[in-house]
Amino acid sequence: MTRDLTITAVHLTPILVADPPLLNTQGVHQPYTPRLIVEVETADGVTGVGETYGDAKYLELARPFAAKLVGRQVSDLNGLFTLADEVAVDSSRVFGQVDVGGLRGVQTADKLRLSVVSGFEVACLDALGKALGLPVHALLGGKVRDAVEYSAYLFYKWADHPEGVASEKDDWGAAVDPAGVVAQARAFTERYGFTSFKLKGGVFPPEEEIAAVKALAEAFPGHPLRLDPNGAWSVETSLKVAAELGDVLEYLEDPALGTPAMAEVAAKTGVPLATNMCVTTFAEIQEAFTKGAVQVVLSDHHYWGGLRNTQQLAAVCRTFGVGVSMHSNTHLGISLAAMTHVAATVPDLHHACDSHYPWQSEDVLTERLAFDGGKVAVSDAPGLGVALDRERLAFLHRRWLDDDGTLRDRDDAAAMRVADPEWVTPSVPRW
Ligand SMILES: O=C([O-])C(=O)C[C@H](O)[C@@H](O)C(=O)[O-]
Ligand SMILES: [Mg+2]
Repeated sequence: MTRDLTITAVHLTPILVADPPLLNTQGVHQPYTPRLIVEVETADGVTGVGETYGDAKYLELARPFAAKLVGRQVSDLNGLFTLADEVAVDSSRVFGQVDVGGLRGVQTADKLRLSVVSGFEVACLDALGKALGLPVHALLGGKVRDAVEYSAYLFYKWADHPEGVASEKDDWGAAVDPAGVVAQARAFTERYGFTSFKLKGGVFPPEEEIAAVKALAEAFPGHPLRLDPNGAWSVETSLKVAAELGDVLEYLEDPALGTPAMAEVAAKTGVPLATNMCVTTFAEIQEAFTKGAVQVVLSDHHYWGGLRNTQQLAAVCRTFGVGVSMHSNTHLGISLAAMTHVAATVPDLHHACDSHYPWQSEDVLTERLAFDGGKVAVSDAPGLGVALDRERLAFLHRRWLDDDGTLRDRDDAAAMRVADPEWVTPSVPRW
């Protein structure tokens, strides 16, 4: 039977999803965070879904991209990059922007464009898989494991968003000291079975975060532990932390900001360094690998440009003897499904991936993905194996429509200023 894989319609739905008051070095998460849900429809009536960052600058690129996609084949995945180049030329206003810093590494125009491509790539793979009756992992060459391991992503956290801020209540409570972090880790193991732990650092002075990791090591002896201050430390502080925690850390994630500083740290410690900040594009690989700055690259399939680019990154890492795993950002089930499919195809995945998903109480799926023993089972259903809940999607889109614009761009520093009007994004290194 021949199929008509021509894309006949593309729908973009920006949404705001509830996010707890998670702390990081820049501030605190807003009560709602923007995401973009992408749907592509084929002439045969098959629909594929994708998800990516939903801030205004991504939307500005996604809209002309979506318009150009109609009439193309859902199987033309390489063509998505050519199309992105065309949109880049048309949207030079947005592409002219380069914003240094931030928790996603340097926000280059290239990375914005690739993050947009990823949402469409995943939607096209989902539609193609459904049309062919094949799971996404099969379209990527086939799974090499049946379940993908994730780590618990621990955050320092307030019990509530600041007073007067409309938000959804969560049941995690506060975690602002070692006892709170250990209690949060226990809740993660009880609810989801995670066996490895990542603590988001850069929030409190390093001694307090060292104490929290030591408390975790005592509570969970032998379990893999990571600490990630998002580049908040000087080289000297990074080395001090590495010396204190060397015995218990699986790796230290982005202790210092940028490849030269990471290389300096790496040269003087045996603790492996991981990054989702200094190697975030193919162009950044050569310098970092040549200087031995990182031992593990954490892909975010969104800003690497999708699932096939993530496989290419894994191949480059393998060539250079550098480990690969995945980090995440606030995301929903479509992205978790996409991460799980691609992670299932990467042969040498030796570190549990990390996911924010347990922090997201809301989703756009009829059925949430489940962690069992800290793992997500790799779906063999056609496409991603997920189904959109249209009512939920409409509800979360309504929230985006009703927002006066303040939450449509994630701004952790602005959210922190609600609690502390004097707050400014700390300069790095902070300690
Ligand atoms: O591993 C990381 O660097 C992240 O997960 C970045 C995120 O933005 C995280 O810091 C957060 O959600 O606050
Ligand atoms: Mg990180």
